[in-house]
Amino acid sequence: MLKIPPHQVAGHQAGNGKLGPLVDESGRFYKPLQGDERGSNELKFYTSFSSNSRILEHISKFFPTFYGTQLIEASDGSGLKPHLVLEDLSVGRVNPSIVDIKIGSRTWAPEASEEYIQKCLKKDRETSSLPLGFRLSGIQIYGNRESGYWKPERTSMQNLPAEEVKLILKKFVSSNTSTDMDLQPDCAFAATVYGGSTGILSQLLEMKAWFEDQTMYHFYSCSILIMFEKGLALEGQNPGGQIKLIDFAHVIEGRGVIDHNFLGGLCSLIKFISEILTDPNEHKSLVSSVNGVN
Ligand SMILES: O=P(O)(O)O[C@@H]1[C@@H](OP(=O)(O)O)[C@H](OP(=O)(O)O)[C@H](O)[C@H](OP(=O)(O)O)[C@H]1OP(=O)(O)O
Ligand SMILES: Nc1ncnc2c1ncn2[C@@H]1O[C@H](COP(=O)(O)OP(=O)(O)O)[C@@H](O)[C@H]1O
Repeated sequence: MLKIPPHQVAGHQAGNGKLGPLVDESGRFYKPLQGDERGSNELKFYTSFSSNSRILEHISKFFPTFYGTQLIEASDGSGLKPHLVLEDLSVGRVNPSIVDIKIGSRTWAPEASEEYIQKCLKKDRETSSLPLGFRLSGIQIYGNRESGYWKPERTSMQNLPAEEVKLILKKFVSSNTSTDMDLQPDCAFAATVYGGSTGILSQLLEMKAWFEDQTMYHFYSCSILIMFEKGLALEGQNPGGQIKLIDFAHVIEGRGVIDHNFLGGLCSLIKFISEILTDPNEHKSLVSSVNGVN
């Protein structure tokens, strides 16, 4: 039985007669192949990447497992359509907090059409992509059983200045419920989610080490998904913080050149997460010192 993914935070979404991804109970995520070159390009990437003997396990773990393509009933009622069959990254998670971060100050590949480049350029300029090297594409933060999720309107997250982006990344790891998200974030879970030898920062650094070296692919318009279970963090258990790379519709061959665009955005994101870990109460201490408390 196929259904609409319960934890999708960005991208094209199924429902209301629209074409979007579906999931099944066995842990597979079916992403419709977009009819134009985006679909064929993403399929080309997954086919190349999954058979690339130079990709070792410590890197392939950052990508959804690829199970080929399959004809399934499309969510928009248009009949049987080819879909990429991928690992469902939210499988096994009960109430995941998830953020989709589109990496790179430039989201278009050089071979894109002039019209597409202009559309992306406009978005990159109007959002935090250009100044920060990434934009928050979509987010859901679990509050608790009573309040459910905080899922702000996507466009409101995309053009935030640096300080606001940091605030959202703090809220992401705070104990606030979804109804008190406008309160100062307490960063209660920053150390357990972002920190530690297996936490988000350390995973991002492992990914960065690969990007400093790999010249096989250029990942335009790709996203890093960051996920964890706040419910577990609230119970003092390991919240299972994980990063994954998704959306390869605009990946091109690297031809021996470092992917500076992705690397730059990744370094910028790493700086944000590091600063939150080093000084989670930065804002509070600033306010207290202005008020003469410190
Ligand atoms: O349709 P829109 O305006 O929401 O734009 C889509 C983007 O949404 P966002 O900028 O986050 O609002 C969307 O971004 P996300 O994947 O949601 O981050 C894609 O950039 C998508 O383009 P493509 O399918 O990758 O070529 C974009 O779709 P297309 O317009 O290129 O079909
Ligand atoms: N393999 C996956 N497993 C679970 N959720 C996924 C997976 N791939 C994507 N998603 C969810 O779907 C959203 C959109 O995915 P994406 O590949 O970017 O689609 P689009 O090409 O429509 O932008 C992501 O933000 C994420 O929430």
